[in-house]
Amino acid sequence: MQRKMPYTNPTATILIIDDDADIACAAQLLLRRRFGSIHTLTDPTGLTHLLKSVQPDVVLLDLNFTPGRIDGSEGLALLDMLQNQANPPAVITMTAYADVPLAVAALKRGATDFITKPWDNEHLIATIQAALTRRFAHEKSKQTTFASNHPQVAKSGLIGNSRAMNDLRAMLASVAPTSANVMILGENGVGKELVARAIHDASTRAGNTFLSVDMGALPESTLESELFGHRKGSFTGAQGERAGRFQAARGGTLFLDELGNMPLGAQAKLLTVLERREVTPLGADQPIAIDVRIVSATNLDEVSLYQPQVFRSDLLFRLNTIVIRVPPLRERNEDVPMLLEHYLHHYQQQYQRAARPVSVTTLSRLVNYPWPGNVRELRQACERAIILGNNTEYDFHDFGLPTASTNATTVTSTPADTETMSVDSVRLESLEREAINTALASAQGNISQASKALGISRPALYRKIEKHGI
Ligand SMILES: Nc1ncnc2c1ncn2[C@@H]1O[C@H](COP(=O)(O)OP(=O)(O)OP(=O)(O)O)[C@@H](O)[C@H]1O
Repeated sequence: MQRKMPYTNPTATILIIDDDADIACAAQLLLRRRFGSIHTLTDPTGLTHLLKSVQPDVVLLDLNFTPGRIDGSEGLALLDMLQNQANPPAVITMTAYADVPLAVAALKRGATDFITKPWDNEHLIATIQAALTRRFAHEKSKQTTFASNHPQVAKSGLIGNSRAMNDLRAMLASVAPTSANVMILGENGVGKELVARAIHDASTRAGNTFLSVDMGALPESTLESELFGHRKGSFTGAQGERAGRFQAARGGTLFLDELGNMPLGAQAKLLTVLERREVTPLGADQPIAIDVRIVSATNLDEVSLYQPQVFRSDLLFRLNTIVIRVPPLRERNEDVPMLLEHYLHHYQQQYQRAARPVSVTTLSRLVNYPWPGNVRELRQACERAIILGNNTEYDFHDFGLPTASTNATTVTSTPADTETMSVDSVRLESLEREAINTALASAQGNISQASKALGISRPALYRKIEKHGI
């Protein structure tokens, strides 16, 4: 049975840019009853002219136009042009399944999301809606505070006030109340499980169970019994009847963690369950209907995830109705002071230690440290600093972090560095500004070189330049 399409947005303007008129027309027909106005463009040279009269909220962008060109350079140039607009639209790139690396390159360059052709209608609409939510959240956040609008998500325990974290919260607030399956992507320790719990807590299922399953840790031989349950005597050792995780999470949320480690055979079984929305416990004659929302997570990068030998595309499309990407901490390092403050306070309480200040030099080194283990690494470093540090202020070495990789940024030392302070965002802002100016000056304005020297991504550097008005 076809599921009901949950989203509509009568005020949104969507632009579809694809040289294949059939594809542009198919997308237009699908979207016109759900979004305000839909425009198509089959010749990208007409974009500049079109943008004089049309202000799209979302652009669906093909990446190759000239026959024979497959490097995506034409689409990426259009992406740059769209981003240079005064009020840039969210851009969702459209690629063939085999071109996922290209789509990932576009994400790094500022695209909001991507879809593969041929698309799944429900997925396309949900992707556009998610992009709209994020875009409108930016405008709204200028007028009102987030917490007063979304108390459940504000309570999620997700610390950080960077643009990335605010976007994430806005997306959670809009996605959580729906029943859409969500896939969370991000490196180890970025907070994927925290995000999954926040989705559950802000959903209509919050009163029921949130059950987490580590898919990588379940051996294939016991996976069916663990997930779907078994009847007594259905295999050697099945001494009693056992409900599987799908049944245990009834009415609630099942969090499938480490999805990328799931063996292909197990993926086929999971697909059948999701398609039929029922499980048959081992040894049972009758299937049991299931009512769970699936939230999944993986630390695999998207290029690997889209490899058919790693993950079945049919299962992927069942799970990724909404994709949430949690950026690594090094790309939102303005969150570091707030996280430090939170976890230092947490462990001071736990170990009953007195509060101590963090020196400016230490703080700037911590902010510029690349945090390969993300927030989990920061949390553990805070615990070490509480246990090991015994000076009047926290010193960088107290955090037990490797020193060789901490010098991604050279922050100009000033006499003020010898002062101490509690974690003070105003001072931090000026240190950050100074570091960016220094990096830009030595890279002679070359953004790529400057971002490399600072150890952050190009989009992160652009955001910071915008923030500081540099
Ligand atoms: N934004 C955040 N604010 C506060 N704490 C956070 C945040 N993100 C992560 N953490 C903390 O960092 C630790 C790791 O988070 P979590 O387990 O959710 O990460 P993960 O991405 O699921 O990791 P993995 O991929 O290794 O399973 C947890 O202790 C969590 O509470």
